[in-house]
Formats: sequence, structure tokens, C-alpha cells
Amino acid sequence: MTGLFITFEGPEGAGKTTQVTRLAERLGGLGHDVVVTREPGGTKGGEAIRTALLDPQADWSPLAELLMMNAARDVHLREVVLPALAAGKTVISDRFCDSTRAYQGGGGGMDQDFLMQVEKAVCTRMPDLTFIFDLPVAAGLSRADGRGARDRFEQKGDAYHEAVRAAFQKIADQETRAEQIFAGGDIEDVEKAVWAVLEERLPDLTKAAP
Ligand SMILES: Nc1ncnc2c1ncn2[C@@H]1O[C@H](COP(=O)(O)OP(=O)(O)OP(=O)(O)O)[C@@H](O)[C@H]1O
Ligand SMILES: Cc1cn([C@H]2C[C@H](O)[C@@H](COP(=O)(O)O)O2)c(=O)[nH]c1=O
Repeated sequence: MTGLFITFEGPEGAGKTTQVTRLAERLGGLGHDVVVTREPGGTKGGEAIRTALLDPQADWSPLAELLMMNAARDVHLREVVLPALAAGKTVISDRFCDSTRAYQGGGGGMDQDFLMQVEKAVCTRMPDLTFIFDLPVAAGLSRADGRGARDRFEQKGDAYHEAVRAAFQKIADQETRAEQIFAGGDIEDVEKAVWAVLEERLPDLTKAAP
């Protein structure tokens, strides 16, 4: 039986990586076979693309970002996500196709029809469940700042980040696979909110693996 595909999405510093790690540990403790991965990244080539894209000295256009994100995604799907799902594993990805809609579409202003055509070609397996974290831009950036120097995306202006946040909120409203999570609370409260959604949407996953 094919495995479940869960993605975490949202603006900078929302706490996605923290919750991906916690969820994977909890599911692993229940005996589920979990693969944690991320975008851009997850493969050797994808990680190289990530380094280039996040480099604060680089000057990629929104079109270049769209093409590079999707080149990384294509190999990520073929080499990591699809084989793991075919083997019945649960795949948790820290960002996926919705980030392209939000960053290159919302923030970068790329044409929606073109963006969706590319998504249709590349995102051949959409997630079963997507957590969309939401919190005010300033709060997220302040958390991200606590980790160190800003990367190329984090360095963009407030208007860009507000547009990204609004685009994620729109996805949460439009997509039945998506659940918006208030990410402004403490780490334990966010973890509880994520687990509650899982209990409602994918109850088998919250029980011990057979
Ligand atoms: N609920 C929370 N409350 C306060 N701090 C948090 C919370 N969740 C995570 N953090 C801290 O905020 C910082 C960013 O968290 P994390 O890396 O998980 O976010 P992220 O959404 O993956 O960020 P990005 O998309 O920018 O990589 C980390 O230092 C983390 O320890
Ligand atoms: C998948 C994807 C990502 N991005 C941006 C969003 C972030 O700023 C970085 C990834 O780093 P993080 O540690 O996960 O925050 O890349 C994007 O613009 N478009 C995408 O499709």
C-alpha cells in the first residue's frame, strides 16, 4: 500500500522544521517508517540548488527561482518522495509545491497560469495533508534572526513577506488537503495543534503501526 505524504508550509521562521522533527520522532516512536526531507533540497543536486538559491550574494529573478525550485523538485520527487511512498513509508517534507505558489507567485509576482502549468507538470504527486503555518511576518523573521544571518529570501522586504503570507493563507482557504495552523504559540502548543489535525484527518497514523 502506498504511504502518506505530508507537507509543512508557511513563511520564514514559522517553526516548520521544529515541528517536522517533532512529528517524525513521535510517529517513529509509534513504529511508523518515516522519511523526513525538505525543499529545495533532499537530494545531492537539490541541495546544491538550495545553496545557490539562498546565497545572499546571488541575484536570481523570480523566473530563475521558479525554474531552479522545480528542477530540484523534479529530482526530489523521482529519487526520494515517490520511491518512499511506493515502499509504504510516510514522507514528511519541509516545504513543497505550495512554497512556489507563495514565494514565486505571491512574493515574486509570477504569472499564475504559467506557475500552475509548471506545477501540473512537476508536482505529479500532491500531498495527502499540508500544514500551513501562519504567524505575523515580523514574529517569524525575528525567530529566524535568532538562528543567524538572513539568507537571500529572508533579506527581502516586508511587502514581499506579507505577499508570501497572504498567498499561503489563500492556499489554506482553497485546498481541501490544507490545514492552517496558528504558529504564534509556544512549541508545545503548536505540536498539539498539529497532532489534533492528524487525529482528525489521518487517525490511523496516530496509532501504533500494525
Ligand atoms: N513555537 C515557537 N515559539 C518560539 N520559537 C520557536 C517556535 N518554533 C520554532 N521556534 C524557533 O524559531 C526558530 C525558527 O524555527 P524553525 O527553523 O523551526 O522555523 P522554519 O519555519 O523552519 O523556518 P524557515 O522557513 O525560516 O527555515 C528556531 O530557532 C526555533 O527554535
Ligand atoms: C520550496 C521553495 C522554497 N522557497 C524558499 C522559501 C525559503 O525562503 C527558502 C527555503 O529555506 P527554508 O529554510 O525552508 O526557509 O526557499 C521558495 O521560494 N520556493 C519554493 O518552491
